Amino acid sequence: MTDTSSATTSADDRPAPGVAGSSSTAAAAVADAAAAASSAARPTAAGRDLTVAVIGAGGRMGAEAVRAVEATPGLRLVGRYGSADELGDLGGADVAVELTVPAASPGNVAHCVERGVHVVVGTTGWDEARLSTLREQLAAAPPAATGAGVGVLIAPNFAVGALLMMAFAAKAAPFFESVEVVELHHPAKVDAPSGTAARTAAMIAASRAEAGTPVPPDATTSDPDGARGVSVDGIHVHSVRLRGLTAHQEVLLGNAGEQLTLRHDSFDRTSFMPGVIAAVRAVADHPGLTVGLEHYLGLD
Ligand SMILES: NC(=O)c1ccc[n+]([C@@H]2O[C@H](COP(=O)([O-])OP(=O)(O)OC[C@H]3O[C@@H](n4cnc5c(N)ncnc54)[C@H](O)[C@@H]3O)[C@@H](O)[C@H]2O)c1
Ligand SMILES: O=C(O)C1=N[C@H](C(=O)O)CCC1
Repeated sequence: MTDTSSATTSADDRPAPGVAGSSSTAAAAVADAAAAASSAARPTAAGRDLTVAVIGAGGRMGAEAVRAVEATPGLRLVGRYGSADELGDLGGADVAVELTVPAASPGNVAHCVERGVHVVVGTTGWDEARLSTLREQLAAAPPAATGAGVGVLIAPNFAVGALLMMAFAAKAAPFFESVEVVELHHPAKVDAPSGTAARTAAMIAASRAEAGTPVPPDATTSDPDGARGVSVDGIHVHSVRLRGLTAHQEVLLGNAGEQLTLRHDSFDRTSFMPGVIAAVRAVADHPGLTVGLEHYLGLD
């Protein structure tokens, strides 16, 4: 199966040639964390390879995920699907990796869940209404081939540094009067704000609410064109689209006389692959819906 769609590529946006190898430090650390949190860091209970399908295989992330799965011992790629392809039985996959567009993702995930296929979702756009529908679909789903419930992971960001940056931001947020999020991405990105920024803002807002921290000070009374960005749960998020960038985020935290800046940079899509592989290995051990890879890695 091939992806016949026209994913925009440029020198900046094209997936890098490298493959996420299990030999890199990040890959090893994420794999170790996943192994500690999961009994599925081996192929399958039956001892055979875990079979994987990639949906959105012709896209920037999908192509990188195909390379990573093919390079990983214990995983076997059994299907690659693009926008023109019928998903069918997903080639008999145990796990599907879904990396498409926000408009297509819920339908693809529902298709997998209805067939008892576990899903690792990197696509953005999963707001509360979509998550709620997915929970209902999971409750009505048949068991997976292993007999346990189907697992779905919605992962706004697979990069271990991004997960840590988000956790640090949530931890720091109640200690500062002001906090704003700036996300910066390649210009071919179709959605704004980024899924990572939306989740970071939600985590920050939840952490401040729990601590009873007041809303950040802001004297703005006139902003007809949205210069202050969008408010996600009361936290301002600003989106930059710039040729040359991949995926970057800053969380700015301010008090009188001091500032803490937390910044994460994904310079290359290989940064996401250790997380994708860890998620593929662990998803069957986490029936139901999980939002955030940090819950598989013991970072929560
Ligand atoms: N979670 C993460 O760490 C992470 C990292 C990078 C990107 N993303 C997200 O992943 C998604 C994909 O990003 P990208 O840069 O690869 O985009 P892209 O545009 O390069 O690729 C998307 C691919 O999906 C295909 N597609 C569209 N509709 C489809 C359908 N119905 N069925 C199958 N395939 C379909 C397109 O043809 C395209 O090839 C975006 O939502 C992006 O924000 C997440
Ligand atoms: O390149 C993208 O598109 C990315 N999407 C995710 C998001 O929206 O947060 C993760 C970072 C890269």
